[in-house]
Amino acid sequence: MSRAGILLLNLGGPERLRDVRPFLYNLFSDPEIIRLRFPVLQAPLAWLISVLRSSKSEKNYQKIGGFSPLREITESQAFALQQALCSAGYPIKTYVGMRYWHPFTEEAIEQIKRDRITDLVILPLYPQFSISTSGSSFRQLEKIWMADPGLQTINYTIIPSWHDCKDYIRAIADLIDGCIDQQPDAHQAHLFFSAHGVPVSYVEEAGDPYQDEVEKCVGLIMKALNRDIPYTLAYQSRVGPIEWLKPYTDEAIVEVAQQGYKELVVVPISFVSDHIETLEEIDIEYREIAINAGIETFIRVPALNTNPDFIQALAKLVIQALSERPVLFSDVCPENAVKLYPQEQWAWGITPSAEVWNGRLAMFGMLGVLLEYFVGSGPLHLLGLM
Ligand SMILES: C=CC1=C(C)c2cc3[nH]c(cc4nc(cc5[nH]c(cc1n2)c(C)c5CCC(=O)O)C(CCC(=O)O)=C4C)c(C)c3C=C
Ligand SMILES: [Fe+2]
Repeated sequence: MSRAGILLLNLGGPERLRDVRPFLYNLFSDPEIIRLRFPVLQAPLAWLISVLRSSKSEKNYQKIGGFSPLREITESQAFALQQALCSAGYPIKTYVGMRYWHPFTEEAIEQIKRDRITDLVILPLYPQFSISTSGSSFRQLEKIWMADPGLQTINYTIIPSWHDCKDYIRAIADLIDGCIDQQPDAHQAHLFFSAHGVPVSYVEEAGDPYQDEVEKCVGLIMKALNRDIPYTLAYQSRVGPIEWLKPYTDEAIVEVAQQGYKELVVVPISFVSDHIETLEEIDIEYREIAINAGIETFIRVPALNTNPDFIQALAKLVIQALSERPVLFSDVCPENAVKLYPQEQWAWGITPSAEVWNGRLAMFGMLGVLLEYFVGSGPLHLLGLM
């Protein structure tokens, strides 16, 4: 007898303040989040960043009640999707697998095995594909799949990205429409799309299609809205000193205010649920920046959460995926879709490979100097040079 299931993938978030540090450690341990040339440095660096960042993050989680609502919202979405599919004649069980906190993807997979699911649809709750989100979850799932003979009998299919799904676009356009109409003077309003950023190198060096998909998604929403309203797309939540996708949300808000707009309607475009990036970063931090810059009305479009039109859109995506040719890990995993690191093939001259080796030698040299300085012995002593 066949039994169908849906695995909803999301990021996960701390459920108590004391989860913040281990949650950050899990996040920064992911090689798709910090892309290092030396994997041995991943764990120490993740530990260091999680220790350094945790007090700032904890303060932000404290402002939204001391926890992330992502688990509760994702589980409600899963329940609503199961009900919508059941009403449409598809008795399919839903499962939630988070990348960095409970319920972890491994826990969901164990339950899927216990329930003897035979056909599985894998649906990331990120409309746009990024190496750092859906890509990371697919890669982790592929590893789990390859290591477990018990999973080989399950027929699975993946929905890699759905940024252009007609019903999703309609659901979000309707929410935006409602918010624009609430503005005191709808003709004065400026629509401000804020997407989670990624480092520029993801797009320019690794071929992440994220920026392209976000831009296409915004274009489709503007078409569906069919309103003559000016808009801006900017990127939020950057972390660390490297360059991220621009314009940055905080700077772009000030520019829009300087252009004379007084009413801002902010759309969180890469999230389908409320969490720290909507409830704290947009609702508190960006609102303050906007008001200080002269914006008089700041409205944030609600996240889709369990919006019935959105749940119907997901249900349609699942039904369609079940009837189409399966999409496999080999079709979507980052190794196959995007470039990871320069090819390990030696060639003379100023080549990527030579630059990698140059970097490696410099790193080992620096480690040697640090050892000599802090421990008093090291390679220079070994070579009898000190
Ligand atoms: C489209 C969605 C997301 C992308 C792309 C993304 C990339 C990305 N994120 C970080 C670092 C952090 N993200 C954090 C929280 C967080 N990120 C997303 C989504 C995307 N991230 C969500 C939904 C959440 C919220 C989880 C919750 O608790 O509710 C955090 C932790 C919060 C904080 O300390 O600010 C970090 C750190 C990087 C480095 C990255 C791309 C490389
Ligand atoms: Fe993030």
